[in-house]
Amino acid sequence: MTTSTRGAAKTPAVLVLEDGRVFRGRAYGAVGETFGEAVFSTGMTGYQETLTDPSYHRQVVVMTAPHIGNTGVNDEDMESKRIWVSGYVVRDPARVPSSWRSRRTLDEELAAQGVVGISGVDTRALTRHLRERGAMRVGIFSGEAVRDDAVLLARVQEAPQMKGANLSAEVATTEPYVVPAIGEKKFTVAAVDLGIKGMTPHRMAERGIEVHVLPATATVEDVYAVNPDGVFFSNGPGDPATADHPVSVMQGVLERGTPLFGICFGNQILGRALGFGTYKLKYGHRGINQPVQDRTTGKVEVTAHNHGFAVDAPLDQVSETPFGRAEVSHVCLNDNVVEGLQLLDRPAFSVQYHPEAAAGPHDAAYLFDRFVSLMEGQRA
Ligand SMILES: NC(=O)CC[C@H](N)C(=O)O
Repeated sequence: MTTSTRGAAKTPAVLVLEDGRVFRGRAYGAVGETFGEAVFSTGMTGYQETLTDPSYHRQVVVMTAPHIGNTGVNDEDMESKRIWVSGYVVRDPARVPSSWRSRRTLDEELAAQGVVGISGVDTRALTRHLRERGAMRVGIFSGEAVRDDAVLLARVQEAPQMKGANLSAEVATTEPYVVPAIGEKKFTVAAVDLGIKGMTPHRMAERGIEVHVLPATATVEDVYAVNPDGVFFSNGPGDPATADHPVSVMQGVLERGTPLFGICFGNQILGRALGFGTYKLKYGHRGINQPVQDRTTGKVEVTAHNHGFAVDAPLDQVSETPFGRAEVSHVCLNDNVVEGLQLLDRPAFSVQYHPEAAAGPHDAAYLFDRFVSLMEGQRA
């Protein structure tokens, strides 16, 4: 529910966590109420890409960077057609955006898209709370939605959990579409959209790949109908434990031995397709400064992350799976979480983070080249 945004800067707002902790602030964006899973992102830039990343569906994002909105909103950096976060929490929003690309303020954009936010919150204290207690449900209430804290708390405790949520179908395309290769076309890739970010097909197109983006409901037959040289499984929201359909489609692709690449949710699906479990991290990895080691080269890369779940696979041994030997190819140096998987007997690999780097460092761009090499290898 949202109402007018006029005078929002002075409108009181309150953020209520499911464990009863309350933060008071002012309305930011739309005025009304919203619920979701409270998570924090440590990215100092790239708020526009964060807001429009479909993987954030049903999450209330807390920004640790204190100044948000400084460069306004442009028409180029969107990762999808709309903002997906269910709520937005900032400390000190920019009053006047400054960028030659800016078309409107972030406050206006949030309001226009009906996204309820809150500003004036001590986001460092909130982040420390989430880090100690773990990601949890939250509500933001502003204007007339502000009521007695106990009443609001009861509503937050009724909101749906992220664990067990099956959300890809709510964000993915319902119709297939094609992203043409830039320059000479060298390969065709079928990309299963579980909540894909726009930069991902673009990074493939830059490498001469024609990308056929397919709905999350695509079958193995739909995938092979485009006669692909490779198959890609995208990022996406929700709990990978619910993604039974994409897991079975991926198993069909692994059986045929077509080159396969997965990002984020796609990595969790590869984990499940191989027989590994997935689990919920205490508070997840979100931001653009996460150190990851590529164990195949020993190199460390600084990478963009947005994940709340992870694959449970043994770090220091090769595993026997129904599709041959598999190993953990990448690991997060902060906490040893599995950040990548690769098969040793088939052309398939995936990473838990975001080599498309929108926003973020480009250290991991080589992974798209690895996918191209797998497709070249299959042709040779
Ligand atoms: N960006 C993603 O693909 C996220 C995957 C999954 N929803 C998670 O939170 O871990």
